[in-house]
Amino acid sequence: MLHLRNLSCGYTRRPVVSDIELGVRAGEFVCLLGPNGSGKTALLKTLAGILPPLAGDIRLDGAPLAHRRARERARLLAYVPQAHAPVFAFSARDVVVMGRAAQWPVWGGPRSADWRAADEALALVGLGAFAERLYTRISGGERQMVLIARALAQQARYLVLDEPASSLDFGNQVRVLQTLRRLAREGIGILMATHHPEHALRCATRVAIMRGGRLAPARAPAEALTAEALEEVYHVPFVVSDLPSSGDGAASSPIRVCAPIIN
Ligand SMILES: Nc1ncnc2c1ncn2[C@@H]1O[C@H](COP(=O)(O)OP(=O)(O)OP(=O)(O)O)[C@@H](O)[C@H]1O
Repeated sequence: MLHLRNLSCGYTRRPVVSDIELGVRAGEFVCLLGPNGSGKTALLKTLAGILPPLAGDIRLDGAPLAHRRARERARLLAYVPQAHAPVFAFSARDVVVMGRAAQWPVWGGPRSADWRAADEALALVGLGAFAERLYTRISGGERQMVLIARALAQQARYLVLDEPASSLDFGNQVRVLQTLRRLAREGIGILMATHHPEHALRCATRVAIMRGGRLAPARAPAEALTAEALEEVYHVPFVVSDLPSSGDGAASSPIRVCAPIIN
């Protein structure tokens, strides 16, 4: 379990979000929603070890994350950043294999098992043909897919993703969400920030909403994502409705959809 207790996060010594209480269990898919600037990235960067916690603690399977060595942390938790400015002209495959750095020998580079994992991860996000393309010469959406592949190659037990679908076309959004859902079913714990309530309705086991410097307790998607709640968060009118399921059989449940009302 990834357990955040009384956690405060921020970029300076002043917290942008305080007193966070959240648990993400193995196999859970928790979506984090909130308006621009509410502190979602600050929280995820704190989990990734990029920002220090300003108060409280982060525990993984009962032990404080801060007490674990970098290599051990990398085996436990992988992070997909929101945006990544490329610096060096590595190939996509090189970038993905770097996700395996915690598995390399201390004094060595990637071994054949690491390259195999990198190739599998690239194939999983449909980027097999991009392996040798330079990371500096692919589109923003393709780079985002490479970063997702890098995190998948890491084969960590928890995945923390910052708006992974923000630059992706509709098909890739769905493919990435399907992959994440499958990973959650296989026992990976997922915490994903998103600006798409629709994605949270489709994928999340629980939804937590951040705003005003606080994180509301995570709840079931249908409870957290009502029209009233969405209107309160985004200050625009929403409609939330149930469509009959397209699946067969009496057991198939309706599909809940939500959309902003644009006049
Ligand atoms: N590098 C920084 N230094 C200082 N303050 C920052 C920095 N980056 C962001 N902030 C501020 O911290 C607050 C939280 O920003 P953060 O990026 O964590 O929010 P967010 O919920 O992820 O936003 P978005 O949905 O726009 O990505 C905002 O007020 C923002 O202006």
